[in-house]
Amino acid sequence: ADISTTLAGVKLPNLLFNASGVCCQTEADLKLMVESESGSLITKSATYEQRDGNPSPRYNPLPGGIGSINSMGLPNEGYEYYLNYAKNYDYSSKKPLFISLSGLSLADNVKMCEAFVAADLPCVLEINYSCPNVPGKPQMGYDFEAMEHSLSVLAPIINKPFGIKLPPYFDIAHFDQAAAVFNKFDNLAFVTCINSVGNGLAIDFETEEALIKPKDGFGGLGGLMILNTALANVNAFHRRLPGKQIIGVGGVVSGKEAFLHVLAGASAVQIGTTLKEEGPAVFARVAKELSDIMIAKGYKTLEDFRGKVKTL
Ligand SMILES: CC(C)(C)CCc1c(C(=O)O)[nH]c(=O)[nH]c1=O
Repeated sequence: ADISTTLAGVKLPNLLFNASGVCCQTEADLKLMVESESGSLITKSATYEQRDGNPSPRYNPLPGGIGSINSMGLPNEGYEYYLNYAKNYDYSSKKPLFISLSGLSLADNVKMCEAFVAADLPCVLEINYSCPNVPGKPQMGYDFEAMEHSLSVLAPIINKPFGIKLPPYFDIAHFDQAAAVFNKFDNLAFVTCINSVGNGLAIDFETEEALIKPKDGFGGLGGLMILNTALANVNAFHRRLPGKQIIGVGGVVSGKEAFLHVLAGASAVQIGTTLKEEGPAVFARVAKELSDIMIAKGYKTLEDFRGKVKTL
């Protein structure tokens, strides 16, 4: 079956790629993504300066395949590394390149966006709004006023289709408020839902220890356990953002969850925890599983069922 898609005006040979943060920090990581059966690839969220990130252990899978917890602390090579990668990328290849930016301040995001715009490259920007805000205030994605102000500055600078990575929302009023902000920006072409579910705590029963070192063991949750929250966020914004697209991410362990993300409204699907645990071979597996599901159900393309979840 045809699992290709178009996102922000660029064609992806298939709808699957990595979630920013997984298999994408170094050129060696990104080479694995280019060589994989993914339809695209996105870089680790870049900050203005290089960052080592938090002390390890800072990522851990959870027992029983239910998911993962991480508090990486934005380790990355600094934005110029990814700008250079984007300058050298082979855009004649079938795979479009996405770049994630996560400035620690609006000023940093402005400087990074201006540098990418000046380079005038075909890559697509995804701004990470799970990025920190002023200390003591909630993350940007949960500060609607700050997020609107940030977008009012960045959207005109970027001046072409771009997207934003969002934390999960859990309140209908928040879906409404967030969508009201996003609908103000015509070149905000897509939203990527969801980032990890923030500040979970994983404890080892035997040792009675937290699984990760940073933040007293508090970290973002990913994997199968966040699937239903992810599907809700994908569908909530699919319903509320006419003319915009949704990238679905969260809980994709097989073709079945990728299918559900498209049914909820996703135009592309990213994989995080399962990619971290299984490696880049996951893309060939999930692509085949999704294609087989579509054939079994009589669907030829993603448009045949995108957003067509039935309510009772
Ligand atoms: C959580 C932040 C460090 C503020 C942003 C980077 C990030 C991280 C990270 O680098 O810890 N982990 C996630 O699951 N999602 C993210 O967006």
